[in-house]
Amino acid sequence: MTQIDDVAAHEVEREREQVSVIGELLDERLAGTREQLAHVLATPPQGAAETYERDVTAGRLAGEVRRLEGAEEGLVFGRIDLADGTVLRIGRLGLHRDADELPVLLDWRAEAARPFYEATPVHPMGLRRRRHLRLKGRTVLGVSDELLDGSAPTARDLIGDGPLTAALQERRTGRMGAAVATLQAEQDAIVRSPHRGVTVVQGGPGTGKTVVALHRAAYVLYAFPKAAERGVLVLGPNARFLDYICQVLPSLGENDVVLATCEELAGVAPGAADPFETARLKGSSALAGALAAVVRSRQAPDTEFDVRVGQEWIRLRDEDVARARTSAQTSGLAHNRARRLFKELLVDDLVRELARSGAEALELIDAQVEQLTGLDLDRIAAADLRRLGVDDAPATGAGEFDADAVRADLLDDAPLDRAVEDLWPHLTPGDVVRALLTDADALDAHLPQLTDEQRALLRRSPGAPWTDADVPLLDEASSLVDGPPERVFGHVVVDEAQELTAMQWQMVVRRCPGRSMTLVGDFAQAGPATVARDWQEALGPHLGRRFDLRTLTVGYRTTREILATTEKLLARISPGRPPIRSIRRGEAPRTLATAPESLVVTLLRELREQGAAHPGELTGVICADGRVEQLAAAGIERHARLVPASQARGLEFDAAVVVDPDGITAARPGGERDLYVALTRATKRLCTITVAPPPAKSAG
Ligand SMILES: Nc1ncnc2c1ncn2[C@@H]1O[C@H](COP(=O)(O)OP(=O)(O)OP(=O)(O)O)[C@@H](O)[C@H]1O
Repeated sequence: MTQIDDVAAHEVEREREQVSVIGELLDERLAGTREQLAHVLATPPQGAAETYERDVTAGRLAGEVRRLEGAEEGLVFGRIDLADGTVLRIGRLGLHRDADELPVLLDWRAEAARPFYEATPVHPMGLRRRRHLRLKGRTVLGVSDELLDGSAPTARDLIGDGPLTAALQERRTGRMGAAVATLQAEQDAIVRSPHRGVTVVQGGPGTGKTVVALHRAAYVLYAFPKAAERGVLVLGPNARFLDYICQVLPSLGENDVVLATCEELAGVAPGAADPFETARLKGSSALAGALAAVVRSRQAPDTEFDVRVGQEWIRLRDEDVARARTSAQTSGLAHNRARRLFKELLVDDLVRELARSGAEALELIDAQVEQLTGLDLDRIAAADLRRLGVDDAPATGAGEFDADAVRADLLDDAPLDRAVEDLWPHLTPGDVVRALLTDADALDAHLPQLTDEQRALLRRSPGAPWTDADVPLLDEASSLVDGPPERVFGHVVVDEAQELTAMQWQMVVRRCPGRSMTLVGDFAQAGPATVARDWQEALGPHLGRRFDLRTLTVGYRTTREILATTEKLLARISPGRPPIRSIRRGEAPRTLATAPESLVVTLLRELREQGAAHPGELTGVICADGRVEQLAAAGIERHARLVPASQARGLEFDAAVVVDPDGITAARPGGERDLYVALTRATKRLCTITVAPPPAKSAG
């Protein structure tokens, strides 16, 4: 061994020692927190307040245990050496021995860790050296250094292959991994942006938008405590995509993030899909106005109110009912809550009416008695009271009208409630959506701006199941009848955000009162329900111009060779868009041609050959949705993941086989964008299988 090797080995050994010290500190913290948790759980609380307090403390400690446990994999991954000799080690979480001393391990999200991600030789940000550590468990497998201050490397600087290259060479597992050790400067600048409002991140396929979005969620939880208190929501396009990203945040030690699709958020499981034209119409914001109008049309549309109270029928004056309606409608309350106010106001009017008619009846009796007998009952009663030594007449003597008691009785009175129900019925979200979409007159009345054809497309039959596009309508209706959702979030991350319709944006905005969001997407990959062409068009109606737009320019997934073959397609679907610069190189994409009847055989042969040549790789077969059943029946899933083109957004494979590109293009409106998505899923190789149309039958 040379002297240089000796120094290098010694350097690695010192890193091992430090990692082991950090590991012991983590163990200590974990044992201490588990002990505290066990103690809290073993102490029986006295009374409700203590039980509540104990549950809160136990929940916090259990969360801390999960966070510490989650930090185990890749606990330490970096180190920076400042020009003044200070050394900071960087990892998944921060660990201190003493609050006054430098941390033993610096949380990657701390401001002091920024140079680890953003320093370059041109802007060294006070660093001499940046070091990446590769760990398996707590074993240091490798060390790789970069010098940033222009100094010449010494024997203690272990200049090697960049860690990004190693990360990108890893096999795909079907689940996205954290990129916390290798976030690139342009990504990191977005992740730790101090902007608390809406940040929009755009970029071509594979530029790390999802990586940025998820690391941003973790950063927000760390750096914006107010937003963290309410939690973070990550909204994805479908369950398949959420499954793909579900491990990233737990591996960053963040377990309190909610991952959901729009359907899960609304709590509705649709049982059907609409034709695209219908879905697009249902996504338009005109529907919000129409649903609000439907609800209003059920709020005391006429002002006749007759109700039987005891033996009597009482009729309220039209203007009293109209006044109650206006007060309830302008109260800011949702329909079902405003109904209670409406009822209370009617009951107040009824009580007044009853008091008035009761007094009139008594006066009538007095007058009749006086006429028949000559006795003045009021004077006699007053004289009696004086004789008894009572100066003031009692407020509610026998026979007097007790307004409060009458009011309470009326509020509980079932016949009265039924009468109110006729005027202002309780509504469910389903009632409202059905009232609009199953009734041609309602569609005419509330969506006059649409054509007859468009209204016909929106019309649903009474017993039809809910569709995907109905979900945001039901959510809108729910906010109209029951008020804002119970669960709101401090920060919302939306992936594949170009997919959201105006009605889905309403759902998102409703759940984020602080308007703190990270939205990532790419309009060149938009699906058929998307009508907006850019962010201003998509977000303007919901968020105005208040968003910070960032663009990612470097591709980390798709090879240059694959991107080159998609250039013409991209120019058609997104004219003028500059192609992204990929840092990956790979094999030239291949195309196979087959007749329809030989498709399955050709595909299976290709998968077997690829499997033999590249064992252990993850292959995705992407085809038009309508072809999935045929390929599944042929057993494709034994060799590869079978993905309908409509659900390929955001996914990634080592190799992709795109089946029948023309079929994908023709399957849905905007099918060329589906094809672009399909062609950009592979990190290594792409094979496209074209299917020749069946020969035209000769006439005669
Ligand atoms: N800094 C990084 N370090 C390591 N891997 C990275 C980095 N940035 C991106 N990647 C990898 O590049 C691939 C593409 O990233 P990602 O899925 O975030 O891209 P995207 O822009 O969301 O793509 P799409 O538009 O297709 O949804 C993933 O495998 C991701 O892990």
